[in-house]
Amino acid sequence: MPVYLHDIPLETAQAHFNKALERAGLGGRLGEEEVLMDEKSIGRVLSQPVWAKICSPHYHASAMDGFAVRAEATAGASPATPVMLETGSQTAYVDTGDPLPEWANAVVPIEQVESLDAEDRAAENVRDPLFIRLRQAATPWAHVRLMGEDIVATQLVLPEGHVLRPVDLGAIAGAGYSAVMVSRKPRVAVLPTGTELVEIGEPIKRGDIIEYNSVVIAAQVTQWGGEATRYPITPDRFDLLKQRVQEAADQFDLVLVNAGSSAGSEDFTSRIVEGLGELLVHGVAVRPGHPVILGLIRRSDDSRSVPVIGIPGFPVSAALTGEIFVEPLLARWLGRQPNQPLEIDASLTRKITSPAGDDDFMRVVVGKVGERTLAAPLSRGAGVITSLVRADGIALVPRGIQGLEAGSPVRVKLYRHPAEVEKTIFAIGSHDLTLDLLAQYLTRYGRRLVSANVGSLGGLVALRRQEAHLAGSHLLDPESGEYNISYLRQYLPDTPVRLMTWVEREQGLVVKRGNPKGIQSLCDLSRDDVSFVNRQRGAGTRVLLDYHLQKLSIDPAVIKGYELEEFTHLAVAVAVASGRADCGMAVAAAADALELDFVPLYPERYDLVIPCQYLENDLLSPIFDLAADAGFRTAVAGLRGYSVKKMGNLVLDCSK
Ligand SMILES: Nc1nc2c(c(=O)[nH]1)N[C@H]1C(S)=C(S)[C@@H](COP(=O)(O)OP(=O)(O)OC[C@H]3O[C@@H](n4cnc5c(N)ncnc54)[C@H](O)[C@@H]3O)O[C@H]1N2
Ligand code: MOO
Repeated sequence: MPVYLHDIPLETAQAHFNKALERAGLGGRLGEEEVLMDEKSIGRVLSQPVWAKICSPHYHASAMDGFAVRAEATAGASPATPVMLETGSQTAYVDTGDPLPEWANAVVPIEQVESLDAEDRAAENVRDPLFIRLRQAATPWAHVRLMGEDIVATQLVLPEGHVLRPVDLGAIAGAGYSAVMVSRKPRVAVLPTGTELVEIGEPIKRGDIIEYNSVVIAAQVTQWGGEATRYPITPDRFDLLKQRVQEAADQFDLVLVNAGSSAGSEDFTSRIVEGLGELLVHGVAVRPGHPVILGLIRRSDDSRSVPVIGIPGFPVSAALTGEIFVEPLLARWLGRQPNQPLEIDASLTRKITSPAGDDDFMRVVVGKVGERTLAAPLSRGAGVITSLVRADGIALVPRGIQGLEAGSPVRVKLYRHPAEVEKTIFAIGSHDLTLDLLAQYLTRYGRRLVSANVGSLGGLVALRRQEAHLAGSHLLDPESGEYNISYLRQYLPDTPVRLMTWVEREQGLVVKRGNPKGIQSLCDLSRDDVSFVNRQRGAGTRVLLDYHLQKLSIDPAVIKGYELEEFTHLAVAVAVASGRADCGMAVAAAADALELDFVPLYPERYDLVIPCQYLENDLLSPIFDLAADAGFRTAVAGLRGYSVKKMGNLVLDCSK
């Protein structure tokens, strides 16, 4: 019984699919082929065990340049009682790797040999004196690589199902093979569909979508050991898509149809699968990726069935569907174990909600702050492919859980090596564009900067909760006109910190191109015809705005849009660009990013706050190096509205 967009649990869907594959005779390896033992066989999966045909070495071999001897003949040799051996009858010169003469059972390295007549025979072959003198006895089989030292004929070199790595190729060749049997690569067709799609590199207009899912999916298939073929974009035409799906099924082992999986008017995939064969599943209780389609269709010649997977359109959904359904299927067909990412326990940095009915695949960045491993949730949007690019791993929030509190334990399947997690610097607080530049420069030091924007106050709170190594902050104290210090006393009274000036930057009003409303100062915000977009409470920019409004005696209540809050400089600029507001306060670079105009108003200081406990190791030291680095400073100073004159000044250093 097919199930129509009625989400069933993941395990049920997988079991249903696997059973159908077994029934169709597609539950195991698809076939095998012979590959030569060269570098092109890397990553292939052995379809048969490799038993050694020969020993390696296949003869007793000298492990040193020197003289082959019989150990017995050297007995008693000492500095005071040297032993003399005659070349030819009692000793023979050998190079490393040479076979040992039949009669020999040890090698004396050349360094330990005195050649008696070397001087006389200097013009001839010095390596081959008539006599040698030894002042040390040789032990039997010293400096000899015995036959079979590495591999003994008949031993198991590698088991079936093993994925070939560079060193394996050497061992297999050494065991006497010039070719081995490996699983045939599953042939996978990837069909991108959608009238709105345009090929990569084509010009785009509003409504067009750059078609890149097929590239991601084909690359996944390649990485997992399959052979991918990308079809051209199929527009939303039922008959054409149906014809192509059938055509693909006739030639390939697996057909992946991307998008058209949900319930929209042009979402044909499930009907096509139903028409050409058997629709097994439509809808799995996972987020993102729930409208997955699993089916089996017949080849035109009725020779066999071919699985079809309808992969949801949103890029994150598409990539995760690949990991959840395509990777294990390819593993089965290749006869290897499915990928088993390393898992670690971490503590969630903030509260999240989760759809109770679904297994929720939450993308997280992972870092170690102090003794704790933290997982910070990234964007949940199924269209945000950069969330997967930035993700260090996936924390699964299982069905039945509606949310998790900050501090909850989560288990993270890692995309990265744990050593990289140790080199991750967590920055939480006010965002500044130079943090991206810093992240770029820090890669040279083997560090990774992960930053989250929660505003200056939010950053101080995160430091208090020991959830970040540093926070960017630009909180102006209206009373003293000083930055950050009074806030540190209030929010981190017991934490010694280093307060280092990072940049000075210009804050001002982002306005539309050409400044059509002639906005010049904060006074214009009280105009009837001017609308504003604000920053959230706790943001340094908000504090700065309120400070100056008060100085100018402007009542926030008269500002249209004062209550409209955004969380970043760029979000403010987006609001202006999209016409939701005429202006908003931000840094100049945010205006530049969206080709808007900028009215500079106030310079301000932006500092980094670093609790001193994180200065105990060298994780953060590259930041201080960069603050003094001419190249980095020039790059920052090149951004509009930025000054590095005070960069690196220590306002506070580990005093309360
Ligand atoms: N009424 C309902 N609407 C939607 C549902 C639902 O259950 N009921 N599910 C939503 C979810 S969740 C997903 S996921 C999407 C899946 O829809 P489709 O598989 O039909 O995909 P499209 O609508 O064609 O595309 C969605 C979106 O994905 C991007 N996209 C698509 N193809 C590509 C490509 N080849 N390369 C890059 N990006 C692609 C694009 O942004 C599309 O707008 O349905 C929801 N709606
Ligand atoms: O299933 Mo959709 O993929 O949640 O975004």
